[in-house]
Amino acid sequence: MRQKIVAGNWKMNKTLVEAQSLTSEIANMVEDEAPSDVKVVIAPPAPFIYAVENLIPEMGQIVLAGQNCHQEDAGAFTGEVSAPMLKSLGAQYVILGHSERREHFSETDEELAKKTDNALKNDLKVIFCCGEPLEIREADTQNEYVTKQLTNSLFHLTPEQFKNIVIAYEPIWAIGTGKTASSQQAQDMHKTIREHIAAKFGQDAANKTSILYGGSCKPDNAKELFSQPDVDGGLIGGASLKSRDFTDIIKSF
Ligand SMILES: O=C(CO)COP(=O)(O)O
Repeated sequence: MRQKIVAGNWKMNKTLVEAQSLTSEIANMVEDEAPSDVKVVIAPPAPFIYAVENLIPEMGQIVLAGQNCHQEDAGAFTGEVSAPMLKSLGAQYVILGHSERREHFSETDEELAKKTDNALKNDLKVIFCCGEPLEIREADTQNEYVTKQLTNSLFHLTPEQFKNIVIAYEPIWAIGTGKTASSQQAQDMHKTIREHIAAKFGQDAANKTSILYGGSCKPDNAKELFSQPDVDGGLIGGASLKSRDFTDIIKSF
């Protein structure tokens, strides 16, 4: 069985006090309401990870993630956050390759391959994002586009390393737009991604890889998305900033 995961990407939102309240609310609701077989990942802004870490139960269902890390362990990189730093704050995961990082910070597939190596070396699991812009979807070349992102950034890994990768498919045209992919569009792409992984790492590895959907995932569409055979959960943006909505999404399994 694949691990079901619902991850909240808070992006650049919240102040410290707001982040603490949201974490406490989520922790309480998850404890009371969430199915116990769903792993809940919270990715607050890096400055808040340490402060929210002691608000979640130890060894519990909720774990923390960074939203990005640098490809080097340390050095003269003003403003950057390293994988060892995230690890020391209590993070178990890091999100890499989000389309906002690719677009606004010009992150390339090659750079993301290095970031992935560094995150894994530092014992962080990677939620690796992929997804196509609207013009690629309109040209119906999304499968080639997304599989190339994965090949370029992840296919140098060993099968052992690949066990620590979670894929998040986030079509760019669905992020923050209110326009979600249909459950069929999500399923089709997730199946393509799984077949692509199987071709490189084998069917067993592909069967064990969690593939999350992201892009305007909300309480009212999560159930249908999560019921697709190759959709193993969600990477949630806007709706993860509201404890009720985020918990309702977790309960959609
Ligand atoms: O980018 C996302 C998660 O990483 C999705 O964002 P929204 O859920 O706000 O569309």
